Order: sequence, then C-alpha cells, then structure tokens
Amino acid sequence: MNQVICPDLETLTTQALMLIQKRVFASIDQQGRATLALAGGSTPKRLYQQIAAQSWPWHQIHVFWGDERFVPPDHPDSNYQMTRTAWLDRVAMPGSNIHPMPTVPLTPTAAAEAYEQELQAFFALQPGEFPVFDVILLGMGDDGHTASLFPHTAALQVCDRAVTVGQKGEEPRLTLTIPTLNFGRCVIFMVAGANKAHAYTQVTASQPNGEQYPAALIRPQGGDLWWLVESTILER
Ligand SMILES: O=C(O)[C@H](O)[C@@H](O)[C@H](O)[C@H](O)COP(=O)(O)O
Repeated sequence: MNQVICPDLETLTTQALMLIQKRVFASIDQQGRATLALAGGSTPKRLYQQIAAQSWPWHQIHVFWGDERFVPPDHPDSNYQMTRTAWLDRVAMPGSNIHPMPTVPLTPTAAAEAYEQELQAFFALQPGEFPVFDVILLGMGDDGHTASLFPHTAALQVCDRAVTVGQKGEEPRLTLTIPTLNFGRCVIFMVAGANKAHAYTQVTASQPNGEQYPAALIRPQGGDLWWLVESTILER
C-alpha cells in the first residue's frame, strides 16, 4: 500500500492528477487505450476540473463509474452529472467513450445487469472473468464505505458479478463489486476530512473488519493501491 499524506485537498488533488496521468499515458502506450472507473461524491470534483484542463488524448480514454446513485442522469445527486459538469462537457471526448451506469426508468437489478453486459462486451470477457480497469478512483465515507459498498450490506458478499445493487439505508445504488475493484491495475483512494479519521484508522489496521469498514476489503491482487489522504484524517 502506498500512502501519500497531503496538507490540504488542493495538494491531494494535484498528487492524484499526476498519478492518474502517469498511469493513463502508460496504458495508452501499452494497449492503445486507458480505462478509468470514477468515484462520485464531492472529493474528486476539483480533480475532474483539473483533468479537464489537460491536453490528454481523449479519444483513447474511456470513462466508467465505480458507483451511481439511482437517480436520473441530470439529477443534482448524479455522479455522472457531477463528472459531466466538472470534466466531460469541457473536453472533446467521444460520446462512445463515456459509459455511465444506467438508472431510471430501469429497476436497480435490471440496471446492474445492463451495466454488467456493457462491461462484458467492452472488455470482451469470458464467463467468470472480471473487467480490469487501468485506474479505479475511490472515495471513502466516514463509515468506511467505498463506492456504494456500505457496511453490513448484501453487496459486500457479491463475488460472481462485476456490478451489483448497493444499499445506502433505504436508497438503492449501483456499484462495482469487491472483486472488480480488486482487479484494478491502479486503485487510488482520495480521502479528505477529519470526520473520516476513525474510519481510516480502522480500514488500514493490520486486521480490519471489512464488514464494518468495507474500504478495508479493497486489496488489489495484481495492482497498485494508493491512499492519497489529507493530513487531517490522521488520528492524533
Ligand atoms: O456516490 C458516492 O457518494 C461515492 O462514490 C462515495 O463512495 C464517495 O466516494 C464517498 O461517500 C466519499 O464521498 P465524499 O468525497 O463526498 O466525502
């Protein structure tokens, strides 16, 4: 595990930008394209704005989402909407390179299945294979959740599919599953906010409780794991 402690969110964002750029360009060199699974929430918004200001080969970059709230794509809570506003609407990325998670009017189960099919087709997967994203960006909540994998939910047990229905209380979400996140070539957590200090301590403990702190279940098998953290989350 690589840990980078940053004095503030702006520094953390710059660190993330440099790391992502390095991995995106390496993937394009090696395979002619780069695939990213993006985080939602508030922490990555500034990063997406900074990415939009870069001159990357957008036609060789494909973006997916690690999770999505079950709302229309133009809803203010939509992770897709946030990413479009901060980044995608500002660059010349072909629409076919943008792969949002479907939501309404499908049911959550049907939407998860539809995204599963899209990933299987895009990555040309054989039965039982998982997609391998070049970069997976994740956040963490103050309860230790990541993507939409919340404590003590059924989604934590799903290990035979790439996409499943997450549950934030009564609110359904779509989320990539633990095995999918663990197949990532470069998995990057961006965590800021003193309110997350306790969860971070629990998640990075030597014998963490993954049911209680799901971010602890992200241990990429063949890939790199990066924790880019604001110094305020280090418990004194
Ligand atoms: O859909 C979401 O909200 C995210 O994917 C979620 O997992 C997020 O990364 C964490 O809740 C941290 O959110 P903040 O960055 O807003 O603290």
